[in-house]
Amino acid sequence: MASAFVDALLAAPIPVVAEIKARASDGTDLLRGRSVAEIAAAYRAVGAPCLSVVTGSWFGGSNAMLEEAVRHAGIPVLKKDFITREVQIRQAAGMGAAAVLLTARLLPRSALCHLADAAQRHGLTPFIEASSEKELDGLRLDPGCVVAVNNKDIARRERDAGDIGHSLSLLPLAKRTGTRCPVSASGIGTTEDAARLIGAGYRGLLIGTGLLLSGDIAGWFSRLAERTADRRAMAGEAA
Ligand SMILES: O=P(O)(O)OC[C@@H](O)[C@@H](O)c1c[nH]c2ccccc12
Repeated sequence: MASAFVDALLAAPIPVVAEIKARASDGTDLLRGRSVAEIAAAYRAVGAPCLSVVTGSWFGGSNAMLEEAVRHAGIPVLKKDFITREVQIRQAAGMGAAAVLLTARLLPRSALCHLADAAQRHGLTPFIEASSEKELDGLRLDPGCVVAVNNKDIARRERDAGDIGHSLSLLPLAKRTGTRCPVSASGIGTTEDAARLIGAGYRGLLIGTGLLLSGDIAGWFSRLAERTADRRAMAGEAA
């Protein structure tokens, strides 16, 4: 099924879903006096193809933050919350979201597939987040679904540092779901890690804390652009 969210990521030179989140899991303030509109505009200006807004209250989020981002972004926005019922999908569509988070850890397989179908019926891209082999094994999805491998442990409320090795080892299983767009999410701080994940075959990276605390979003994006161009050049030479 068609997905503007997936198409935007696949077409982007720097395929980052840039996240707006009020607080880190340890309570650290991530907005630092900036408005959602300001951050959305900064992300868009550096070429982020899509945004994510954490609306869940664990991270100090709200639906008002999503609506503010949608008004100012002009690019597809993912609503990050713990969705368990179809009515929440309908509400997300009403708020102008382009994609919704579905967390494999929290949903029985049948409910996960049912909610993914429901999202697509409402014109939204299912952004299915998984964190283990068990959650991915045997999962078959429409190619228009995003499959995100979480580098942090959601059961620990994302309090661990995150390990990109997790994404690297689960990529083959993520691809086997049939998605056109495997994404690595959480705990990506350095442009070196980001370039490594893209080089390994990830078509998108979801990054919140690393960007929000970087102090220089434009610098971060241009360093990643340089690193991925170097990798492409090296791959070209090797071919
Ligand atoms: O800030 P980070 O480490 O870059 O992570 C972003 C995102 O993956 C994280 O916010 C997240 C992953 N799963 C979630 C579920 C709900 C809310 C938030 C999340």
